[in-house]
Amino acid sequence: MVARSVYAKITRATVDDRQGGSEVGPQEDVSNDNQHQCLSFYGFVIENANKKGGSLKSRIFGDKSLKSNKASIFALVTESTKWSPILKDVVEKSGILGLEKKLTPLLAILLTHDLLLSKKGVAAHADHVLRLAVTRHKARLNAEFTKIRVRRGFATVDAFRQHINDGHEQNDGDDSKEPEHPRWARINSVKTTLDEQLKSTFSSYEQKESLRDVMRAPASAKVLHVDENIPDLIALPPRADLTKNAAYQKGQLIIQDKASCFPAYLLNVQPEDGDIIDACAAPGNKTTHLAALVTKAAKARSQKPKQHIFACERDKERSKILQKMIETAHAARLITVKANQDFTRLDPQHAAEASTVGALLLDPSCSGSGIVGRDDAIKLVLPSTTSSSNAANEHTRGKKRKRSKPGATDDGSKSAANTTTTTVSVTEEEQDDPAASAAELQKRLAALAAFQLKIVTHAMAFARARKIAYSTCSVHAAENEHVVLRALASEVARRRGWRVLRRDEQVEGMKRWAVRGTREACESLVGVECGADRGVVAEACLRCEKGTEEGTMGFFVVGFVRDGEDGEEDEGDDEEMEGAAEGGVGDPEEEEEGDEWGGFSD
Ligand SMILES: C[S@@+](CC[C@H](N)C(=O)[O-])C[C@H]1O[C@@H](n2cnc3c(N)ncnc32)[C@H](O)[C@@H]1O
Repeated sequence: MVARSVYAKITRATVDDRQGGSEVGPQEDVSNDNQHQCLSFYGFVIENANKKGGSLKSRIFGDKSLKSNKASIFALVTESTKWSPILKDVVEKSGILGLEKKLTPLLAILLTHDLLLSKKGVAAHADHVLRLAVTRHKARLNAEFTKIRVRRGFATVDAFRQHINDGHEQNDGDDSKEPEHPRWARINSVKTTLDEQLKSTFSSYEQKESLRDVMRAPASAKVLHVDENIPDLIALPPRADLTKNAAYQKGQLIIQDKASCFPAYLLNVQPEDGDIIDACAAPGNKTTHLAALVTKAAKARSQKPKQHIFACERDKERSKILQKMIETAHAARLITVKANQDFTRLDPQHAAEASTVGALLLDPSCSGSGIVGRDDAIKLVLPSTTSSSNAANEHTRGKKRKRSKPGATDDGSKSAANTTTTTVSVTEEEQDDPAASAAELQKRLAALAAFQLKIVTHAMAFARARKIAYSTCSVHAAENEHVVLRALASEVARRRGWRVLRRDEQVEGMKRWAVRGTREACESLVGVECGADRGVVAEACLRCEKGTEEGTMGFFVVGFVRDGEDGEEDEGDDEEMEGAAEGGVGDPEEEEEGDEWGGFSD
């Protein structure tokens, strides 16, 4: 029933788009056929027909009505979009949009992709109306595709495929443009070591001194860079596909942005710190990083890890993802998932964990304004419906053209980007809405900041806590430096002696990181008496900027420490915290998936 309505939606859109015509397609076929649902769903999710927010991945994986294998659908959609700059030309030159009224530009791209490039062919019954709409033009489409391939200088389809997989078309083929985001992979020290991986998985890779060389390399290049700030982290070329890599599949490698590795490393947990709470844990990148750090340190002492990690996650579905990631990372022995657990409802004085936890990692929901368009973000290029259908003429004219260098376009330019193109960007995460007014943004940031402050002050109330790492993937001072200053000014911080972890006290890689909190941000918050030198606070904070040669997303992290006595809490604290929890300063992004999850990656 749902499949039928989804199909109806896209089919109706197909017709309405073109000429407001009547319903087409044998719906009874579709409701019985997952493949048809899959076919129709391509369009449904990419065009976001249901106007649901969130990334393409979250829309596909979050759609409960979808019966087909979601991973395959996601793979099919991304595969088609990689080819779309080429297929746009094929479709336009073949003229099929002028001949087949049931095809939209989007469907034409998806179906042509399957017809020409997918091993399994078009995912629909042999007599399905949409399948027929492309298969009857197979010879023409094939001929146009071959012409483009040969003109571009690719001797075989495989060579062309390699070029596409290297991401040249998605980068508009212009290598002089801004470098793309590298693929960061963390070596999971619960299972393996950097050395082992360099000698096995990456034995045929060339180690580059400069990250820059890796960031500009094609996806298939066997080059890597060992990071100088975060231990056991390597950078691979943008778009490098690790999903088929055996080490990745075995949980020995975890795809995680460099910036996202800062909090667990900055926390620098020592055996005497006792247990650890990850307060906002799903999908679990930082939780599993904590487990890796604890394991590595224990191995260095020739001991088994003694510390335990408690991973709180308020959301039910995300708790399941967290559990799965922990198992994949072989860290279940070290981590207890507190599923559906609102961290602010965990009693900081009397919960079972309160007596053993000395360190907390806080990575609450935020605006996500630092998130970069992923290298696997989808840029779908659609053909024009008004493009000439002179392809047939051109086809029969059989004009001979010179072969050109691999990667060149039909007109000899370097890419296909100079065409009249409709580009649909489908980013992996929700980010600040550029259309939102300044007032709307301020309101949203104020709500987020109140929630984040509540998380920090709640952590500061934990009986034996001595270390906290607080982070966001936001670029806004309101969620970053301002939360830090307000937290320092809070009653609990003052009473218990919390202060920032100064730069000179930080672990080596973090001390060396050059980009610190902004002084202006620290000085711009007036009327808050934090009892600390704001210059020192700014210097204690670490920021990562997106789109730079450092290859990170936008990120913020700070450490808090305290040196006072344990266990001097009075009952008043509990009441204060309870009051805060009930006062409605909840996570304003409750429905949002604005974090770094992308499968078992950052
Ligand atoms: C930014 S994400 C965390 C990403 C995670 N640290 C990682 O690196 O993989 C924030 C998470 O916190 C959860 N969350 C929000 N408020 C919470 C609360 N009060 N208690 C526990 N979890 C919460 C959200 O559901 C979301 O999964």
